[in-house]
Amino acid sequence: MKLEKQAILNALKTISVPGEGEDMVTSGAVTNVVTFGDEVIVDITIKNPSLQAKKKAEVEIMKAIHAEVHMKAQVKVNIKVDAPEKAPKNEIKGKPIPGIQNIIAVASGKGGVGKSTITANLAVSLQKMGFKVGILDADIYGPSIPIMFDVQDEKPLSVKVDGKQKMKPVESYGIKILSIGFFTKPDQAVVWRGPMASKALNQMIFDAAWGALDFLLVDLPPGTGDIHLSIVQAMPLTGAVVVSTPQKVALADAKKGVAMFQQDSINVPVLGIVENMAWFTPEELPENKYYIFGKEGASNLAEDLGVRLLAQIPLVQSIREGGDVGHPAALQKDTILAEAFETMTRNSVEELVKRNDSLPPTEAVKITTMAGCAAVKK
Ligand SMILES: Nc1ncnc2c1ncn2[C@@H]1O[C@H](COP(=O)(O)OP(=O)(O)OP(=O)(O)O)[C@@H](O)[C@H]1O
Repeated sequence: MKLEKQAILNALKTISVPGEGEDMVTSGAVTNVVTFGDEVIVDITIKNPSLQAKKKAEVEIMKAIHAEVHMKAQVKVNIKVDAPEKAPKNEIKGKPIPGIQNIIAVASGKGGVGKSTITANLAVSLQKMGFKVGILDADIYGPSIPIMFDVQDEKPLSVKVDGKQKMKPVESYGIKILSIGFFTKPDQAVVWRGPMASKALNQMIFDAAWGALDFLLVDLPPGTGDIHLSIVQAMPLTGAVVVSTPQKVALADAKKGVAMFQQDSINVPVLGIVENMAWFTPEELPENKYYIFGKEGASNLAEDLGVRLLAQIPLVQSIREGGDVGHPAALQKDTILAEAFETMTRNSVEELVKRNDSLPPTEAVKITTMAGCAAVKK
């Protein structure tokens, strides 16, 4: 019996390397075929280094030659592995959290600029777009997320997951919520120190039954002190959104906020700045804009710092009312406000996608779905 090289190649054209699509001759995986009497030697290079993949490739080749060329052919397969180079290590600090794809901090240099309001409405818009969302309210000075979602009287239950006792986040409008406020009495002044706050927050992240989340938003305490550094360093943050109002005193602090994330020991990408209370608009006269805190201060700051202005959100009575009664304004349907929050959210996701593309993908930085996010063409 004399085996023909072309007959062997034709047989190998009927199969592909497991997991590699094209047939193994066209794809270039087969690098050499030598025949000698009833013997044939096939050299092949595959990308998957696992033993199982090697074995499977070998068996497939033998089967194809026996079926298509000769039942009694003596087949020898030499397999070389050419695995793609390992991606460089991700810069994200801390352990990735199983099931949580992106953790975004919402920060402000100064108190009262609307950081929690922006967090709440960002969460609602993301949820409306089809993402699975959680909020971790880390504002140790004044946790307001429970009020903004009307769950201030609830307490997280304890559940067993894989034999371990875990905290079950409270749910409102489909958003999972844990707040430092659930563990302190409203009238009790708690003085947190950095390590204490980090420990409590770590428990709320790692010992909680969050389940699968596309986004976990972290509402940080206002400011840029030591305690913020401890909190920020304790979490594997994907990115940060900085909120500011347009007036000079707020902008100076927002600048410090951006700088905090950009310093070497933190190194968390800033997705952009949200200008809150950009102008005042009476709801019945939406065309009227009164620049009571100055005009475009945060837009100019964003430009100076080379970060994106994610949105300008007006000062509108119903935003405050929505916050007070636990019904975030972004829940409104087809209003200018809901639209403004949607734009803010789309821009934030767009920046996040860019950021995830420019850093090696890890479980901590991957997005699982772009459902509903029309602006993001991915
Ligand atoms: N765009 C807006 N229009 C109207 N009211 C707003 C707007 N943004 C925030 N507010 C209101 O301003 C108040 C402070 O907002 P919020 O609690 O979100 O600020 P914060 O920056 O999180 O404050 P803190 O310093 O306590 O963390 C709230 O009553 C909120 O409803």
